[in-house]
Amino acid sequence: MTVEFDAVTVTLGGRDVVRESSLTVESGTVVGLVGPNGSGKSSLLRTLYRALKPRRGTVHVDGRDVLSLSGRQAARSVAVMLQDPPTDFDLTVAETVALGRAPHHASFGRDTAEDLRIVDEAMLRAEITNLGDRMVATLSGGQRQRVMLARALAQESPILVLDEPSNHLDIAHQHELMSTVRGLGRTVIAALHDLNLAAQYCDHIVVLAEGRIIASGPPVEVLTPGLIRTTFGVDVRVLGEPSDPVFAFRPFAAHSAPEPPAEPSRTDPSTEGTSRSCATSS
Ligand SMILES: Nc1ncnc2c1ncn2[C@@H]1O[C@H](COP(=O)(O)OP(=O)(O)OP(=O)(O)O)[C@@H](O)[C@H]1O
Repeated sequence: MTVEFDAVTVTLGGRDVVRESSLTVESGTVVGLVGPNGSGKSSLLRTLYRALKPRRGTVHVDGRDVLSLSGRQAARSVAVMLQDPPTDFDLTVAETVALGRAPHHASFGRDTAEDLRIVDEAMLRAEITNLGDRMVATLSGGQRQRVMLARALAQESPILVLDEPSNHLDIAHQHELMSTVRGLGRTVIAALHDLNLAAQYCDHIVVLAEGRIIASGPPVEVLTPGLIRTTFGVDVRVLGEPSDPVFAFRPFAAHSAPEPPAEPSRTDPSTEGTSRSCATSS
């Protein structure tokens, strides 16, 4: 399923937090939205899953305005995994993942054997099979996030929205998650802070700054040291192959560190030792 944001403007608290943003996401591609805090990534994504209504512009899924879909149609088209999974679930892990099947049921419909198979498979993929009977509220942040991934997978919607999905995940599960969603063959739009994950797993990167899309294209073309410096305000060194870059970041402050103290006077016995040890280590 394709997704089309057309000149979307979102206004919150009297301010345009997304401005005239247009983006077409081809079916089956993995798109990473990156940008500094507050640049509008979540707000843009929220227009896709109808948590926000654009003040201007439209969002289409396979040619249909998302605002024209019924709740059930929308949930069958778009599944969402949010950056801070709720903690107030009074449900077990298995029950929570099974909620992903709700859009496929008639009202008050019961889970079929096929639903249960899909739920089991989603839990297996998210590596939470062993947590099935645990109450969600008792889980760690990362475990809860994996439950939300499983629920989104069980929903089997052709479009998957991930809002900072690796927030609470350890490094292995961050890669596991991105590799899992990449392998689904679905259309994925993910807001990501980790530029290395974005470069490694996304087909296409979209950079937002102050509510505007300022760059869009394949990772190697978009995530250049110059763009990273100006957009994120950090220095970056690119390691690895140009076609498979790994970024090492440093704050600008590293270059503007205060000058080292002046060489202490040799006649001052209280500082003589300090001076020597500095000289040795430099
Ligand atoms: N309910 C709200 N009322 C007013 N302003 C809001 C509201 N929600 C978000 N904002 C503002 O909208 C701007 C964009 O926020 P958004 O969450 O979309 O950014 P983001 O790029 O996802 O940020 P982050 O990387 O920190 O998650 C921010 O300046 C934020 O303070």
